[in-house]
Amino acid sequence: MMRSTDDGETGGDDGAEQDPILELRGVSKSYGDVTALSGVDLAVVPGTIHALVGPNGSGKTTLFRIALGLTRPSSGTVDAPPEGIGPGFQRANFYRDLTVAENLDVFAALTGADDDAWREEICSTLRLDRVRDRRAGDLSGGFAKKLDLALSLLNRSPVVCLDEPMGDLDDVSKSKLLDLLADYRDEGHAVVVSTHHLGAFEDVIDHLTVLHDGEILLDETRPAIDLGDHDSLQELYVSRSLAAERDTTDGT
Ligand SMILES: Nc1ncnc2c1ncn2[C@@H]1O[C@H](COP(=O)(O)OP(=O)(O)OP(=O)(O)O)[C@@H](O)[C@H]1O
Repeated sequence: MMRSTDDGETGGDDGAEQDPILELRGVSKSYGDVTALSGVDLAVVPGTIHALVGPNGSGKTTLFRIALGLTRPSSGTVDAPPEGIGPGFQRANFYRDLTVAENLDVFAALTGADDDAWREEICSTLRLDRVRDRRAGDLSGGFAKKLDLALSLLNRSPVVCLDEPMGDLDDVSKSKLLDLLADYRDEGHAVVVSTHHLGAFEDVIDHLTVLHDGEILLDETRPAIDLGDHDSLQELYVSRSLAAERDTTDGT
């Protein structure tokens, strides 16, 4: 297990510039009069944990859905790996009438996931083995989230996009999940997390993208991120977002 260190060093590769595994260029999306995204460029590099944050309604879910191919952008392009992206949904997504084990079997068959040792590791890390025969629709909120996470990681996609992965997880599970994601990153995969709990990911983040009103407000890689007077990425994000909000209000 290796998490980022305080100075931003990661356990990934030697830091050499790599080609993105997932890239959005000039992506915009409108729903009628509502502009959800406007000219967004995003490059996700292998071997990184890439955090995507922004206030409610800033466009995070729309961006995820476009990256996953679930929503068509109004304009712009998406380059995603041919193997696909491991999708982790804000609200857990699986077959409610199947058991946990059956869901894992079905998703493994659908995605060609055949690494039983990895499956065991995910299930024991997330303590899913204790509910393996439970109907998925009867799971508690936290275990439902864990099953969704397990399914998104199961086939070891080169990039996983996890929408609010900490949702409903207890503190022990959060810590274990962070270690699992850091290991996944250190093996060379890319992990994109959209979250309202940036502080929980502070130690493992390699790249921070902040959205505001559908536009990129900040997009930087550690260790180059300039915290200025702030003690944490969380503080930097809140301060930048508040400033952007003031600018928007003053301008109207
Ligand atoms: N299907 C839709 N139809 C109409 N408007 C939509 C649709 N999906 C999203 N929007 C609008 O697009 C904007 C961005 O929404 P989105 O869900 O992407 O934001 P978000 O950053 O994920 O928000 P939250 O943090 O609250 O989950 C919002 O104004 C939202 O109301």
